Amino acid sequence: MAPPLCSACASAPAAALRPATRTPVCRACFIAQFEEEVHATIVSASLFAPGDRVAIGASGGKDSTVLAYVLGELNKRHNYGIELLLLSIDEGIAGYRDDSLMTVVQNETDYNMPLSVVSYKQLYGWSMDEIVKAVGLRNNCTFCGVFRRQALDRGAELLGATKVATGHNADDAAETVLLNVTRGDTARLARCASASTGLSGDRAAGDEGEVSSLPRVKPLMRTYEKDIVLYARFNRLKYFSTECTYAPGAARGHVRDFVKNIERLRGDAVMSVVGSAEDMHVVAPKTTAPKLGKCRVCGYLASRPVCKACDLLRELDRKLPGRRAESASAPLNNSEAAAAFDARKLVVERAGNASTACGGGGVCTNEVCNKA
Ligand SMILES: Nc1ncnc2c1ncn2[C@@H]1O[C@H](COP(=O)(O)OP(=O)(O)OP(=O)(O)O)[C@@H](O)[C@H]1O
Repeated sequence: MAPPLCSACASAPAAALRPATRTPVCRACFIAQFEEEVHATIVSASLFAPGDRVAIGASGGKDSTVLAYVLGELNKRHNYGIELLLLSIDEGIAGYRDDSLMTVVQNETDYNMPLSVVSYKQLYGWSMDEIVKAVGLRNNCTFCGVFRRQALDRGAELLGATKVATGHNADDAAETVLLNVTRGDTARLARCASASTGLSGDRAAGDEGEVSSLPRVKPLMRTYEKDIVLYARFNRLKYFSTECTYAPGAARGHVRDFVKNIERLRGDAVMSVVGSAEDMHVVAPKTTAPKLGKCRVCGYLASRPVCKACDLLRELDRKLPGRRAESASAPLNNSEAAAAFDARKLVVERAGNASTACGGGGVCTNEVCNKA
């Protein structure tokens, strides 16, 4: 049977169904719709201003890869007048982050955006592999979330960025909303689905940290994950599609399964959860922005006498006391970090032959990827 015609142009055969509405669309119309939807989010939430220097948090995964690509396209088309940079955090997870960073190195060339990499090891003296050895798998995601948030900030500051953009999407937001419900954290409900968060400790989808020194923007916050996968596939974008080695067992994984199951019954479930969180503005308790100062251990921005990252580092020190002598026990200050910031070279050397997770050539066993 011939495929149905595209519901937008009514001339080309449909290449896919829009996941939320099940309307058939051809490749060209899907790409055009997707890009205009992201543009609409950017405009309606005033995410960028001319002259912004935007550090894109680039993990090599599908969301941040699509984010970098689509921002490059929209910046040209709509004259945003912004400068786009790729910033990757190497958490030090062998066989996962080192592989995904190779994809980012490839993106640097493909999208013509300069890449910088900063690692947990440089900033904190610990890689995630070492942290997991010390604390086990139970709450390692807390360490990773707190360190990543601060590392993105510090990396972006060193680059002279005015904003940090991340690839959080609507599915991520729905998961975070539900996670906050399970924690009884009503105060965060209203703002965890927001496309931009300020400096004051707003915790956005996926972030476990406390304060940011730069505004965070999330241009894909109104975009379904399935659309992102489709967009990547139609544009043949290279990305890395393997779950973090240490993610299985994390609470987010259970919530993700729940959201996926509900979505099968109700195509609009994700956006309904996100919309409900936005409506919480009315009932959520009003919180005042925390007073920002300097952490008395590392000197970096903090809303408490000791920042969350240093708190966690102390916990690590307690578990492995002898290690304090061998490694930095507190985050480097920013000038030390700047000196260590040239880690990019290391990654580039490792990336001799950039590849994606599945290697292509067959049927990818991961979620739909560009090599399938
Ligand atoms: N190691 C990292 N370096 C830079 N940015 C990161 C990193 N990990 C996550 N981010 C940013 O945070 C966003 C959400 O994080 P999440 O853990 O969902 O990423 P991911 O699943 O590894 O990859 P992606 O979201 O790009 O598909 C990413 O889209 C990216 O912008």
